[in-house]
Amino acid sequence: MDSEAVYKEELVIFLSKCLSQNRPFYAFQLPESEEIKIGTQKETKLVSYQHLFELGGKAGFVFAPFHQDEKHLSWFIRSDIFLSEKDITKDSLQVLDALEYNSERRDLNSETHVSSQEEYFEQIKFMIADLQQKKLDKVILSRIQTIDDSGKTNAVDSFLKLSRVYPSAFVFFVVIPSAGTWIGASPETLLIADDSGVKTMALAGTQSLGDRKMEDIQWARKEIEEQAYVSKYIEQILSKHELNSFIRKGPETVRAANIVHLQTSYQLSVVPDFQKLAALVEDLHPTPAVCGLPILQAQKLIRKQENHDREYYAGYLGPIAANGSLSLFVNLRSMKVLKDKMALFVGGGITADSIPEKEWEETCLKAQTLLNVIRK
Ligand SMILES: C=C(O[C@H]1C=CC=C(C(=O)O)[C@@H]1O)C(=O)O
Repeated sequence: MDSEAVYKEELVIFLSKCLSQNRPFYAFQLPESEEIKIGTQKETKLVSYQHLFELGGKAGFVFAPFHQDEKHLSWFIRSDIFLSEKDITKDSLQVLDALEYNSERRDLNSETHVSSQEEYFEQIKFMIADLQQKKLDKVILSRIQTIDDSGKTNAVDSFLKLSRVYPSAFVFFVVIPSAGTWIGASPETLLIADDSGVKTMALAGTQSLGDRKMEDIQWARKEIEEQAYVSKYIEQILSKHELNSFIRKGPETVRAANIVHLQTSYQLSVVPDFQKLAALVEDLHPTPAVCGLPILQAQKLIRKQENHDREYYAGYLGPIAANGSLSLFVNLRSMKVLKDKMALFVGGGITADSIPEKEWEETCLKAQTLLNVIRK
């Protein structure tokens, strides 16, 4: 067995132990890093936060819902133990064994609303009518697709497979007993900030890559306009925070697994303090890639039309450091592990020109990002 395989084996044991101890923990792989990091708190009681700035000076992992309310709190897992996969040894496993077992019930509630195709078409038609009347420019309609999983899909295995297959995504595995077990491979950066500056992006438009080359991808007017709304919005937010001096790259075609998106990336060389970054995060979330524009009208329409609870799908998550650095991503291409199934959350941007059948297909493609890997 080579040394890498040894580390991997201990990584699997570490993650499996966290899971069996019902311990709040997180594991992630940053885009292009090819290195898994894991963190957990010694005490099992977690703190929730109302506003991100409350976490200034702390190191840990944030997990925020699409819409924060009494049912869905924004959670923070402190990094009392924080390890890179290469540093996990037998000793790390013993440290875990010495910690208390968490008797808090894990949210494995299997009651999720799965939309039928008919229901989804009805919802889209209603949305298109509002979009054509120019009540709003864009709205995201999402749905849940479940796959039966009576022990066939192991959560640890799914996460590790995703981390290997999608090195350019933010691959995550988060267990918070009251919020559930979430696994995903997100293509969307909400905000990354470190000593070198700040990065964010405007992401929209989806097509299957198929066997085409990236340079052969063409975008229709609907997608170009949809992505332009998102860029305009991100620039307005940056300007509101007096972050006007940025390098803009794109819109360009980027790959996310089996699909491609249109993306404009923004890079700033300033390093705002954590309080300012926290305020920026709260303005960026929810992005028009998961909610719509204008935000308030889109939120209202989503509440009216969607029959499921988005919970933490379309929320944000990621590590924050005590020095104020953070790497936050949008909770997309993700699934919640339920008692005997996995609930995959998928959505897409609807505009006045949307064709319901094509939008349905797009959500199926997005579900394939996960299915292609976990079903293997
Ligand atoms: C809402 C999702 O994707 C968003 C991100 C990129 C492209 C999207 C689109 O083309 O509609 C969505 O806005 C999802 O994957 O559930």
